[in-house]
Amino acid sequence: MRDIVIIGAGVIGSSIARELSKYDLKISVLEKESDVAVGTSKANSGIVHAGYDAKPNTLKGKLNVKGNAMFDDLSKELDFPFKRNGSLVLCFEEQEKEKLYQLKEQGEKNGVPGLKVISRKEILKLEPNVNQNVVAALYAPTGGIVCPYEMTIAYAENANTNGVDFYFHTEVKNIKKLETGFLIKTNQGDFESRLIINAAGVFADSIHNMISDHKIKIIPRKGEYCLFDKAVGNFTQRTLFQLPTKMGKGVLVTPTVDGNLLIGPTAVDIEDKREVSTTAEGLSIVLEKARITLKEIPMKQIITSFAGLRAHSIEDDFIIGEAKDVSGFIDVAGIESPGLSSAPAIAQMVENIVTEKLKPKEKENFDPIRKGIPKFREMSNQERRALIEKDCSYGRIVCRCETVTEGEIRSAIKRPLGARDLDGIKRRTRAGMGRCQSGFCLPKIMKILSEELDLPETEITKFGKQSNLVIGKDKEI
Ligand SMILES: Cc1cc2nc3c(=O)[nH]c(=O)nc-3n(C[C@H](O)[C@H](O)[C@H](O)COP(=O)(O)OP(=O)(O)OC[C@H]3O[C@@H](n4cnc5c(N)ncnc54)[C@H](O)[C@@H]3O)c2cc1C
Ligand SMILES: O=P(O)(O)OC[C@H](O)CO
Ligand code: FES
Repeated sequence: MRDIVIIGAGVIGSSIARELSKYDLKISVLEKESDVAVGTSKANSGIVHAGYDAKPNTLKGKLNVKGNAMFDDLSKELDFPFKRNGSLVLCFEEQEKEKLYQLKEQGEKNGVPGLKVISRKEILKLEPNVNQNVVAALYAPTGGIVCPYEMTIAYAENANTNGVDFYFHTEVKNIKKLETGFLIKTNQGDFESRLIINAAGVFADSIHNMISDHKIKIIPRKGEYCLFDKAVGNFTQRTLFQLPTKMGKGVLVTPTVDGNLLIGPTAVDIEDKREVSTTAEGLSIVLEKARITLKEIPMKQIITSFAGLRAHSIEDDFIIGEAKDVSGFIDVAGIESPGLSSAPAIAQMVENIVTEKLKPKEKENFDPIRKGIPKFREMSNQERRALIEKDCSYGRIVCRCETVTEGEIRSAIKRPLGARDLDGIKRRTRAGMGRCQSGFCLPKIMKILSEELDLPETEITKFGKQSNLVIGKDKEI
Protein backbone atom coordinates (compact mmCIF):
# COMPACT_ATOMS: atom_id res chain seq x y z
CA MET A 1 0.00 0.00 0.00
CA ARG A 2 1.31 3.46 -0.97
CA ASP A 3 0.94 6.42 1.36
CA ILE A 4 -0.13 8.82 -1.39
CA VAL A 5 -1.27 8.57 -4.99
CA ILE A 6 -1.38 11.85 -6.91
CA ILE A 7 -3.57 11.78 -10.03
CA GLY A 8 -2.21 14.08 -12.76
CA ALA A 9 1.34 15.22 -13.65
CA GLY A 10 0.61 18.83 -14.56
CA VAL A 11 2.12 21.74 -12.65
CA ILE A 12 -0.22 21.08 -9.73
CA GLY A 13 0.41 17.32 -9.33
CA SER A 14 4.15 17.80 -9.90
CA SER A 15 4.53 20.71 -7.46
CA ILE A 16 2.65 18.77 -4.78
CA ALA A 17 4.78 15.68 -5.47
CA ARG A 18 7.93 17.75 -4.98
CA GLU A 19 6.78 19.34 -1.70
CA LEU A 20 5.73 15.95 -0.31
CA SER A 21 8.98 14.29 -1.42
CA LYS A 22 10.56 15.98 1.64
CA TYR A 23 8.89 13.36 3.81
CA ASP A 24 9.38 9.67 4.44
CA LEU A 25 6.35 8.67 2.39
CA LYS A 26 5.76 6.25 -0.47
CA ILE A 27 4.31 8.44 -3.22
CA SER A 28 3.27 7.68 -6.81
CA VAL A 29 1.99 10.02 -9.52
CA LEU A 30 -0.38 8.47 -12.08
CA GLU A 31 -0.60 10.23 -15.46
CA LYS A 32 -2.72 9.06 -18.37
CA GLU A 33 -0.50 10.69 -21.02
CA SER A 34 3.12 9.96 -22.05
CA ASP A 35 4.89 12.72 -20.10
CA VAL A 36 4.59 15.47 -17.51
CA ALA A 37 3.14 18.87 -18.56
CA VAL A 38 0.98 17.66 -21.42
CA GLY A 39 -2.38 19.07 -20.29
CA THR A 40 -3.23 22.70 -19.49
CA SER A 41 0.22 23.19 -17.96
CA LYS A 42 1.81 23.24 -21.41
CA ALA A 43 -0.68 25.58 -23.10
CA ASN A 44 -1.28 28.81 -21.21
CA SER A 45 -0.04 32.42 -21.08
CA GLY A 46 2.90 31.68 -18.75
CA ILE A 47 2.19 34.74 -16.62
CA VAL A 48 3.02 34.89 -12.93
CA HIS A 49 0.18 37.22 -12.07
CA ALA A 50 0.70 39.94 -9.47
CA GLY A 51 -2.60 39.00 -7.78
CA TYR A 52 -5.05 41.93 -8.17
CA ASP A 53 -7.62 40.04 -10.29
CA ALA A 54 -9.17 37.74 -7.69
CA LYS A 55 -11.63 38.86 -5.04
CA PRO A 56 -10.16 39.24 -1.52
CA ASN A 57 -10.70 36.25 0.77
CA THR A 58 -10.79 33.79 -2.10
CA LEU A 59 -8.25 30.99 -2.42
CA LYS A 60 -7.31 32.43 -5.82
CA GLY A 61 -6.51 35.83 -4.29
CA LYS A 62 -4.54 34.48 -1.32
CA LEU A 63 -2.58 31.76 -3.11
CA ASN A 64 -1.73 33.95 -6.13
CA VAL A 65 -0.01 36.62 -4.05
CA LYS A 66 1.76 34.04 -1.86
CA GLY A 67 2.81 31.96 -4.88
CA ASN A 68 4.06 34.99 -6.80
CA ALA A 69 6.46 35.92 -3.99
CA MET A 70 7.98 32.42 -4.03
CA PHE A 71 9.08 32.45 -7.70
CA ASP A 72 12.50 34.16 -7.31
CA ASP A 73 13.90 31.56 -4.91
CA LEU A 74 12.07 28.62 -6.48
CA SER A 75 13.26 29.35 -10.03
CA LYS A 76 16.84 29.40 -8.71
CA GLU A 77 16.43 26.19 -6.68
CA LEU A 78 14.83 24.29 -9.56
CA ASP A 79 16.63 26.10 -12.40
CA PHE A 80 13.69 27.13 -14.61
CA PRO A 81 13.30 30.40 -16.57
CA PHE A 82 11.44 33.20 -14.75
CA LYS A 83 11.56 36.97 -15.13
CA ARG A 84 9.80 39.73 -13.20
CA ASN A 85 8.94 41.91 -16.20
CA GLY A 86 5.98 43.78 -14.63
CA SER A 87 2.47 44.10 -16.06
CA LEU A 88 0.09 46.84 -17.17
CA VAL A 89 -3.71 46.76 -17.30
CA LEU A 90 -4.50 49.28 -20.03
CA CYS A 91 -7.64 51.42 -20.13
CA PHE A 92 -8.77 52.99 -23.39
CA GLU A 93 -11.90 54.91 -22.26
CA GLU A 94 -11.80 57.90 -19.90
CA GLN A 95 -15.04 56.74 -18.20
CA GLU A 96 -13.49 53.32 -17.41
CA LYS A 97 -10.50 54.76 -15.55
CA GLU A 98 -12.32 54.21 -12.27
CA LYS A 99 -12.08 50.45 -12.87
CA LEU A 100 -8.28 50.68 -12.65
CA TYR A 101 -8.58 52.20 -9.16
CA GLN A 102 -11.01 49.43 -8.17
CA LEU A 103 -8.51 46.80 -9.37
CA LYS A 104 -5.75 48.59 -7.47
CA GLU A 105 -7.80 48.60 -4.27
CA GLN A 106 -8.65 44.92 -4.72
CA GLY A 107 -4.97 44.12 -5.30
CA GLU A 108 -3.96 46.04 -2.17
CA LYS A 109 -6.51 44.09 -0.12
CA ASN A 110 -4.94 40.89 -1.51
CA GLY A 111 -1.50 42.17 -0.44
CA VAL A 112 -0.03 43.01 -3.88
CA PRO A 113 2.92 45.41 -3.41
CA GLY A 114 3.83 48.46 -5.52
CA LEU A 115 0.60 48.95 -7.54
CA LYS A 116 0.14 52.35 -9.14
CA VAL A 117 -2.04 53.97 -11.79
CA ILE A 118 0.08 55.63 -14.46
CA SER A 119 -0.71 58.17 -17.18
CA ARG A 120 -0.81 57.87 -20.99
CA LYS A 121 2.54 59.67 -21.23
CA GLU A 122 4.20 57.27 -18.78
CA ILE A 123 2.73 54.22 -20.56
CA LEU A 124 3.96 55.29 -24.00
CA LYS A 125 7.41 55.99 -22.60
CA LEU A 126 7.56 52.46 -21.14
CA GLU A 127 5.84 50.74 -24.07
CA PRO A 128 6.09 52.69 -27.36
CA ASN A 129 4.12 50.02 -29.31
CA VAL A 130 0.96 50.54 -27.26
CA ASN A 131 -1.97 52.11 -29.12
CA GLN A 132 -1.85 55.92 -28.84
CA ASN A 133 -5.52 56.02 -27.65
CA VAL A 134 -4.54 54.60 -24.27
CA VAL A 135 -5.82 56.66 -21.33
CA ALA A 136 -4.20 55.16 -18.21
CA ALA A 137 -2.96 51.86 -16.80
CA LEU A 138 -2.52 49.93 -13.59
CA TYR A 139 1.16 49.06 -13.24
CA ALA A 140 2.16 45.99 -11.20
CA PRO A 141 5.94 45.63 -10.77
CA THR A 142 5.64 42.10 -9.32
CA GLY A 143 4.03 40.59 -12.46
CA GLY A 144 6.30 38.02 -14.09
CA ILE A 145 6.73 35.52 -16.91
CA VAL A 146 7.70 31.85 -16.60
CA CYS A 147 8.11 28.86 -18.87
CA PRO A 148 5.16 26.76 -17.66
CA TYR A 149 6.30 23.39 -18.99
CA GLU A 150 9.91 23.81 -17.87
CA MET A 151 8.64 24.75 -14.41
CA THR A 152 6.47 21.60 -14.35
CA ILE A 153 9.31 19.37 -15.60
CA ALA A 154 11.67 20.88 -13.00
CA TYR A 155 9.21 20.13 -10.17
CA ALA A 156 8.64 16.58 -11.45
CA GLU A 157 12.34 15.80 -11.93
CA ASN A 158 13.14 17.01 -8.43
CA ALA A 159 10.26 14.96 -6.97
CA ASN A 160 11.51 11.90 -8.86
CA THR A 161 15.11 12.41 -7.69
CA ASN A 162 13.73 12.54 -4.15
CA GLY A 163 11.95 9.21 -4.51
CA VAL A 164 8.52 9.85 -6.07
CA ASP A 165 7.54 7.29 -8.77
CA PHE A 166 5.80 8.50 -11.94
CA TYR A 167 3.59 6.10 -13.93
CA PHE A 168 2.80 7.33 -17.47
CA HIS A 169 0.10 5.94 -19.82
CA THR A 170 -1.75 5.14 -16.58
CA GLU A 171 -5.35 6.32 -16.63
CA VAL A 172 -7.45 6.18 -13.46
CA LYS A 173 -10.75 4.50 -14.36
CA ASN A 174 -12.39 4.00 -10.97
CA ILE A 175 -11.81 4.42 -7.23
CA LYS A 176 -13.18 2.30 -4.35
CA LYS A 177 -12.94 3.08 -0.63
CA LEU A 178 -11.14 0.43 1.44
CA GLU A 179 -11.12 0.25 5.23
CA THR A 180 -7.64 1.77 5.42
CA GLY A 181 -7.47 3.75 2.18
CA PHE A 182 -8.40 3.40 -1.49
CA LEU A 183 -8.27 0.92 -4.35
CA ILE A 184 -7.48 2.80 -7.57
CA LYS A 185 -8.35 0.96 -10.79
CA THR A 186 -6.33 1.97 -13.85
CA ASN A 187 -5.74 0.68 -17.38
CA GLN A 188 -2.36 -0.59 -16.05
CA GLY A 189 -3.72 -2.50 -13.04
CA ASP A 190 -4.69 -1.65 -9.47
CA PHE A 191 -2.95 0.68 -6.99
CA GLU A 192 -3.71 0.91 -3.25
CA SER A 193 -3.09 4.08 -1.31
CA ARG A 194 -3.86 5.63 2.09
CA LEU A 195 -4.51 9.07 0.56
CA ILE A 196 -5.44 10.31 -2.92
CA ILE A 197 -4.66 13.77 -4.27
CA ASN A 198 -6.85 14.68 -7.20
CA ALA A 199 -4.85 17.00 -9.52
CA ALA A 200 -6.47 15.88 -12.77
CA GLY A 201 -7.03 19.34 -14.32
CA VAL A 202 -10.14 19.55 -16.50
CA PHE A 203 -10.90 15.91 -15.54
CA ALA A 204 -10.79 16.55 -11.77
CA ASP A 205 -14.61 16.42 -11.62
CA SER A 206 -14.70 12.89 -13.14
CA ILE A 207 -12.12 11.72 -10.57
CA HIS A 208 -13.92 13.42 -7.63
CA ASN A 209 -17.33 12.12 -8.72
CA MET A 210 -15.99 8.51 -8.78
CA ILE A 211 -15.86 8.54 -4.97
CA SER A 212 -17.88 11.47 -3.55
CA ASP A 213 -21.65 12.01 -3.43
CA HIS A 214 -21.15 15.79 -3.37
CA LYS A 215 -20.71 16.14 -7.12
CA ILE A 216 -18.59 18.90 -8.69
CA LYS A 217 -18.53 20.19 -12.26
CA ILE A 218 -15.56 21.49 -14.23
CA ILE A 219 -16.28 23.38 -17.44
CA PRO A 220 -13.49 23.43 -20.05
CA ARG A 221 -12.99 27.06 -21.09
CA LYS A 222 -10.89 27.20 -24.21
CA GLY A 223 -8.20 29.79 -24.94
CA GLU A 224 -6.53 30.18 -28.35
CA TYR A 225 -3.22 31.96 -29.01
CA CYS A 226 -0.91 33.26 -31.75
CA LEU A 227 2.82 32.85 -31.11
CA PHE A 228 5.30 35.15 -32.85
CA ASP A 229 8.96 34.70 -33.81
CA LYS A 230 11.78 35.82 -31.56
CA ALA A 231 12.48 38.62 -34.07
CA VAL A 232 9.64 40.52 -32.30
CA GLY A 233 10.27 39.18 -28.79
CA ASN A 234 11.04 42.75 -27.68
CA PHE A 235 7.86 44.25 -29.14
CA THR A 236 6.74 44.87 -25.56
CA GLN A 237 8.78 44.56 -22.37
CA ARG A 238 5.86 44.13 -20.00
CA THR A 239 2.71 42.01 -20.07
CA LEU A 240 -0.13 44.13 -21.44
CA PHE A 241 -3.69 43.34 -20.33
CA GLN A 242 -6.97 45.07 -21.06
CA LEU A 243 -9.59 45.57 -18.36
CA PRO A 244 -10.94 42.18 -17.19
CA THR A 245 -14.48 40.97 -17.96
CA LYS A 246 -16.65 38.25 -16.38
CA MET A 247 -14.94 35.74 -18.73
CA GLY A 248 -11.50 36.57 -17.30
CA LYS A 249 -8.44 38.67 -17.95
CA GLY A 250 -9.00 39.01 -21.70
CA VAL A 251 -6.55 39.01 -24.61
CA LEU A 252 -3.03 39.94 -23.47
CA VAL A 253 0.16 40.80 -25.31
CA THR A 254 3.35 39.59 -23.67
CA PRO A 255 6.94 38.68 -24.26
CA THR A 256 7.55 35.06 -23.25
CA VAL A 257 10.42 34.24 -20.95
CA ASP A 258 12.01 32.32 -23.86
CA GLY A 259 11.99 35.44 -26.04
CA ASN A 260 8.89 35.12 -28.29
CA LEU A 261 5.87 37.42 -28.47
CA LEU A 262 2.55 35.85 -27.41
CA ILE A 263 -0.98 37.16 -28.04
CA GLY A 264 -4.15 35.57 -26.65
CA PRO A 265 -6.17 33.87 -25.25
CA THR A 266 -9.85 33.70 -26.21
CA ALA A 267 -12.29 32.45 -23.53
CA VAL A 268 -15.08 30.18 -24.78
CA ASP A 269 -16.87 27.51 -22.72
CA ILE A 270 -17.00 24.21 -24.62
CA GLU A 271 -18.18 20.63 -23.97
CA ASP A 272 -15.27 18.46 -25.10
CA LYS A 273 -12.37 18.23 -22.61
CA ARG A 274 -9.99 17.01 -25.33
CA GLU A 275 -10.73 19.78 -27.85
CA VAL A 276 -7.54 21.85 -28.22
CA SER A 277 -7.59 22.70 -31.91
CA THR A 278 -7.18 26.30 -33.03
CA THR A 279 -9.75 27.89 -35.33
CA ALA A 280 -9.73 30.71 -37.88
CA GLU A 281 -12.53 32.35 -35.89
CA GLY A 282 -10.68 32.13 -32.55
CA LEU A 283 -7.43 33.48 -33.95
CA SER A 284 -9.16 36.37 -35.70
CA ILE A 285 -10.79 37.33 -32.36
CA VAL A 286 -7.33 37.26 -30.73
CA LEU A 287 -5.89 39.58 -33.39
CA GLU A 288 -8.92 41.87 -33.40
CA LYS A 289 -8.72 42.35 -29.61
CA ALA A 290 -4.92 42.81 -29.72
CA ARG A 291 -5.43 45.67 -32.21
CA ILE A 292 -7.02 47.62 -29.35
CA THR A 293 -3.79 47.20 -27.31
CA LEU A 294 -1.14 47.70 -30.00
CA LYS A 295 -0.41 50.35 -32.65
CA GLU A 296 0.24 47.53 -35.13
CA ILE A 297 0.62 43.75 -35.09
CA PRO A 298 3.72 42.22 -36.69
CA MET A 299 1.57 39.75 -38.68
CA LYS A 300 4.43 38.37 -40.79
CA GLN A 301 6.13 37.08 -37.66
CA ILE A 302 3.40 34.63 -36.56
CA ILE A 303 5.01 31.17 -36.39
CA THR A 304 2.31 29.00 -34.84
CA SER A 305 -0.94 28.87 -32.87
CA PHE A 306 -2.10 26.73 -29.94
CA ALA A 307 -4.97 26.35 -27.49
CA GLY A 308 -5.41 25.30 -23.86
CA LEU A 309 -8.38 24.54 -21.60
CA ARG A 310 -9.09 26.30 -18.31
CA ALA A 311 -10.61 24.07 -15.61
CA HIS A 312 -13.42 26.46 -14.71
CA SER A 313 -15.50 25.50 -11.66
CA ILE A 314 -18.98 26.92 -11.17
CA GLU A 315 -17.88 28.01 -7.65
CA ASP A 316 -15.42 30.33 -9.49
CA ASP A 317 -12.63 29.55 -7.01
CA PHE A 318 -10.04 26.82 -6.48
CA ILE A 319 -11.46 23.73 -4.73
CA ILE A 320 -8.71 22.56 -2.38
CA GLY A 321 -9.23 20.23 0.58
CA GLU A 322 -10.54 16.88 1.73
CA ALA A 323 -13.86 15.89 0.13
CA LYS A 324 -16.63 16.45 2.74
CA ASP A 325 -17.83 12.85 2.62
CA VAL A 326 -14.55 10.97 1.86
CA SER A 327 -11.79 11.05 4.45
CA GLY A 328 -8.36 10.85 2.81
CA PHE A 329 -9.49 12.04 -0.65
CA ILE A 330 -7.99 15.50 -1.28
CA ASP A 331 -9.23 17.62 -4.18
CA VAL A 332 -7.05 20.18 -5.92
CA ALA A 333 -9.67 21.02 -8.51
CA GLY A 334 -10.93 24.00 -10.47
CA ILE A 335 -7.33 25.19 -10.84
CA GLU A 336 -7.82 27.66 -13.65
CA SER A 337 -5.87 30.93 -13.84
CA PRO A 338 -4.01 31.99 -11.67
CA GLY A 339 -3.16 28.30 -11.12
CA LEU A 340 0.34 28.49 -12.50
CA SER A 341 1.17 31.56 -10.39
CA SER A 342 -0.35 29.91 -7.32
CA ALA A 343 1.19 26.45 -7.82
CA PRO A 344 4.03 26.91 -5.29
CA ALA A 345 1.55 28.08 -2.63
CA ILE A 346 -1.04 25.42 -3.54
CA ALA A 347 1.64 22.76 -3.07
CA GLN A 348 2.42 24.12 0.41
CA MET A 349 -1.28 24.21 1.31
CA VAL A 350 -1.65 20.54 0.31
CA GLU A 351 1.58 19.72 2.18
CA ASN A 352 -0.06 21.14 5.34
CA ILE A 353 -3.22 19.06 4.84
CA VAL A 354 -1.19 15.87 4.32
CA THR A 355 1.25 16.39 7.20
CA GLU A 356 -1.71 17.12 9.51
CA LYS A 357 -3.27 13.78 8.52
CA LEU A 358 -0.24 11.46 8.24
CA LYS A 359 2.25 13.17 10.60
CA PRO A 360 5.17 11.94 8.46
CA LYS A 361 8.86 12.22 9.38
CA GLU A 362 11.04 14.56 7.30
CA LYS A 363 13.68 12.81 5.17
CA GLU A 364 17.27 13.49 6.16
CA ASN A 365 18.53 13.38 2.59
CA PHE A 366 15.93 15.54 0.76
CA ASP A 367 17.72 17.49 -2.00
CA PRO A 368 15.85 20.67 -3.01
CA ILE A 369 18.23 21.49 -5.88
CA ARG A 370 17.64 20.52 -9.50
CA LYS A 371 20.00 21.53 -12.29
CA GLY A 372 18.47 21.92 -15.75
CA ILE A 373 20.03 20.94 -19.07
CA PRO A 374 22.92 23.32 -19.95
CA LYS A 375 21.62 25.84 -22.54
CA PHE A 376 24.21 26.25 -25.28
CA ARG A 377 22.38 29.29 -26.75
CA GLU A 378 22.79 31.22 -23.49
CA MET A 379 26.52 30.48 -22.98
CA SER A 380 29.57 32.64 -23.64
CA ASN A 381 32.06 31.32 -26.18
CA GLN A 382 34.39 30.39 -23.34
CA GLU A 383 31.67 28.32 -21.64
CA ARG A 384 30.80 26.70 -24.97
CA ARG A 385 34.40 25.70 -25.58
CA ALA A 386 34.73 24.18 -22.10
CA LEU A 387 31.53 22.15 -22.56
CA ILE A 388 32.55 20.88 -26.02
CA GLU A 389 35.92 19.82 -24.63
CA LYS A 390 34.13 17.63 -22.07
CA ASP A 391 31.56 16.27 -24.56
CA CYS A 392 31.90 16.92 -28.30
CA SER A 393 28.16 16.30 -28.93
CA TYR A 394 27.62 19.85 -27.57
CA GLY A 395 29.56 21.06 -30.61
CA ARG A 396 26.91 19.83 -33.09
CA ILE A 397 23.88 22.11 -33.59
CA VAL A 398 20.72 20.09 -34.32
CA CYS A 399 18.05 22.82 -34.14
CA ARG A 400 19.35 25.89 -35.97
CA CYS A 401 16.38 28.12 -35.20
CA GLU A 402 16.78 27.68 -31.43
CA THR A 403 20.51 26.84 -31.33
CA VAL A 404 20.06 23.47 -29.60
CA THR A 405 22.90 20.97 -29.67
CA GLU A 406 22.95 17.21 -29.94
CA GLY A 407 24.36 17.07 -26.39
CA GLU A 408 21.28 18.85 -25.00
CA ILE A 409 18.92 16.48 -26.82
CA ARG A 410 20.75 13.39 -25.58
CA SER A 411 20.76 14.81 -22.05
CA ALA A 412 16.97 15.45 -22.27
CA ILE A 413 16.47 11.73 -22.94
CA LYS A 414 18.90 10.44 -20.29
CA ARG A 415 17.73 12.61 -17.38
CA PRO A 416 15.33 11.51 -14.61
CA LEU A 417 11.86 11.31 -16.25
CA GLY A 418 13.65 11.80 -19.59
CA ALA A 419 11.93 12.62 -22.89
CA ARG A 420 10.41 9.67 -24.74
CA ASP A 421 8.93 11.47 -27.74
CA LEU A 422 9.41 14.52 -29.96
CA ASP A 423 7.21 16.82 -27.91
CA GLY A 424 9.12 15.77 -24.79
CA ILE A 425 12.37 16.90 -26.46
CA LYS A 426 10.72 20.17 -27.50
CA ARG A 427 9.54 21.02 -24.00
CA ARG A 428 12.90 20.14 -22.42
CA THR A 429 15.26 21.77 -24.95
CA ARG A 430 13.15 23.97 -27.33
CA ALA A 431 14.47 21.94 -30.31
CA GLY A 432 11.62 22.21 -32.84
CA MET A 433 10.05 25.34 -31.34
CA GLY A 434 11.73 27.82 -33.70
CA ARG A 435 10.64 29.67 -36.78
CA CYS A 436 10.66 26.59 -39.05
CA GLN A 437 8.64 24.65 -36.43
CA SER A 438 10.77 21.45 -36.75
CA GLY A 439 10.96 21.46 -40.56
CA PHE A 440 14.74 21.26 -40.47
CA CYS A 441 15.58 19.52 -37.17
CA LEU A 442 12.84 16.88 -36.86
CA PRO A 443 14.55 14.04 -38.80
CA LYS A 444 17.76 14.52 -36.78
CA ILE A 445 15.87 14.50 -33.47
CA MET A 446 14.03 11.34 -34.51
CA LYS A 447 17.34 9.66 -35.23
CA ILE A 448 18.77 10.62 -31.81
CA LEU A 449 15.62 9.40 -30.03
CA SER A 450 15.81 6.15 -31.98
CA GLU A 451 19.48 5.64 -30.99
CA GLU A 452 19.06 6.54 -27.31
CA LEU A 453 15.84 4.56 -26.80
CA ASP A 454 17.01 1.69 -28.99
CA LEU A 455 13.81 1.79 -31.02
CA PRO A 456 13.25 1.87 -34.78
CA GLU A 457 12.25 5.30 -36.10
CA THR A 458 8.83 3.89 -36.98
CA GLU A 459 8.20 3.65 -33.21
CA ILE A 460 9.21 7.23 -32.43
CA THR A 461 6.10 9.30 -31.75
CA LYS A 462 5.21 12.95 -31.44
CA PHE A 463 3.36 12.52 -28.11
CA GLY A 464 2.94 8.77 -27.42
CA LYS A 465 -0.14 6.74 -28.36
CA GLN A 466 -0.74 6.59 -32.11
CA SER A 467 1.22 9.73 -33.02
CA ASN A 468 3.97 7.97 -35.06
CA LEU A 469 5.40 10.12 -37.84
CA VAL A 470 6.87 7.49 -40.13
CA ILE A 471 5.46 4.05 -40.92
CA GLY A 472 8.34 2.46 -42.86
CA LYS A 473 10.82 2.95 -45.70
CA ASP A 474 9.63 3.32 -49.31
CA LYS A 475 13.17 2.61 -50.60
CA GLU A 476 16.59 1.70 -49.19
CA ILE A 477 18.98 4.67 -49.25
C1 LIG B 1 -5.65 29.57 -21.86
C2 LIG B 1 -5.07 29.49 -20.49
C3 LIG B 1 -4.22 30.47 -20.02
C4 LIG B 1 -3.72 30.41 -18.74
N1 LIG B 1 -2.79 31.33 -18.35
C5 LIG B 1 -2.31 31.30 -17.10
C6 LIG B 1 -1.35 32.26 -16.68
O1 LIG B 1 -0.87 33.04 -17.48
N2 LIG B 1 -0.97 32.26 -15.39
C7 LIG B 1 -1.48 31.40 -14.49
O2 LIG B 1 -1.15 31.51 -13.32
N3 LIG B 1 -2.34 30.44 -14.86
C8 LIG B 1 -2.75 30.36 -16.15
N4 LIG B 1 -3.61 29.41 -16.56
C9 LIG B 1 -3.99 28.37 -15.62
C10 LIG B 1 -2.91 27.29 -15.50
O3 LIG B 1 -2.43 26.94 -16.77
C11 LIG B 1 -3.53 26.09 -14.80
O4 LIG B 1 -4.04 26.51 -13.56
C12 LIG B 1 -2.55 24.97 -14.54
O5 LIG B 1 -1.78 24.65 -15.68
C13 LIG B 1 -3.35 23.75 -14.09
O6 LIG B 1 -2.47 22.69 -13.87
P1 LIG B 1 -3.03 21.26 -13.51
O7 LIG B 1 -1.85 20.46 -13.10
O8 LIG B 1 -4.16 21.38 -12.55
O9 LIG B 1 -3.69 20.72 -14.84
P2 LIG B 1 -3.04 19.93 -16.08
O10 LIG B 1 -1.78 20.52 -16.51
O11 LIG B 1 -4.12 19.80 -17.09
O12 LIG B 1 -2.70 18.51 -15.45
C14 LIG B 1 -3.68 17.54 -15.16
C15 LIG B 1 -3.15 16.21 -15.58
O13 LIG B 1 -4.04 15.19 -15.15
C16 LIG B 1 -4.01 14.15 -16.11
N5 LIG B 1 -5.21 13.34 -15.95
C17 LIG B 1 -6.50 13.72 -16.14
N6 LIG B 1 -7.34 12.69 -15.92
C18 LIG B 1 -6.58 11.63 -15.55
C19 LIG B 1 -6.85 10.28 -15.20
N7 LIG B 1 -8.11 9.79 -15.20
N8 LIG B 1 -5.83 9.46 -14.88
C20 LIG B 1 -4.52 9.92 -14.91
N9 LIG B 1 -4.20 11.19 -15.26
C21 LIG B 1 -5.21 12.03 -15.56
C22 LIG B 1 -3.98 14.91 -17.43
O14 LIG B 1 -3.52 14.12 -18.51
C23 LIG B 1 -3.05 16.08 -17.10
O15 LIG B 1 -1.71 15.81 -17.48
C24 LIG B 1 -4.11 29.38 -17.87
C25 LIG B 1 -4.94 28.38 -18.34
C26 LIG B 1 -5.38 28.42 -19.66
C27 LIG B 1 -6.20 27.31 -20.19
O1 LIG C 1 -8.41 34.53 -19.11
P1 LIG C 1 -8.08 34.08 -17.70
O2 LIG C 1 -8.56 34.99 -16.65
O3 LIG C 1 -8.45 32.65 -17.48
O4 LIG C 1 -6.51 34.17 -17.56
C1 LIG C 1 -5.69 33.41 -18.36
C2 LIG C 1 -4.26 33.89 -18.17
O5 LIG C 1 -3.88 33.88 -16.84
C3 LIG C 1 -4.00 35.20 -18.76
O6 LIG C 1 -4.05 35.07 -20.13
S1 FES D 1 15.64 24.02 -36.96
FE1 FES D 1 14.56 23.40 -35.24
S2 FES D 1 12.78 24.64 -35.25
FE2 FES D 1 13.85 25.24 -37.03
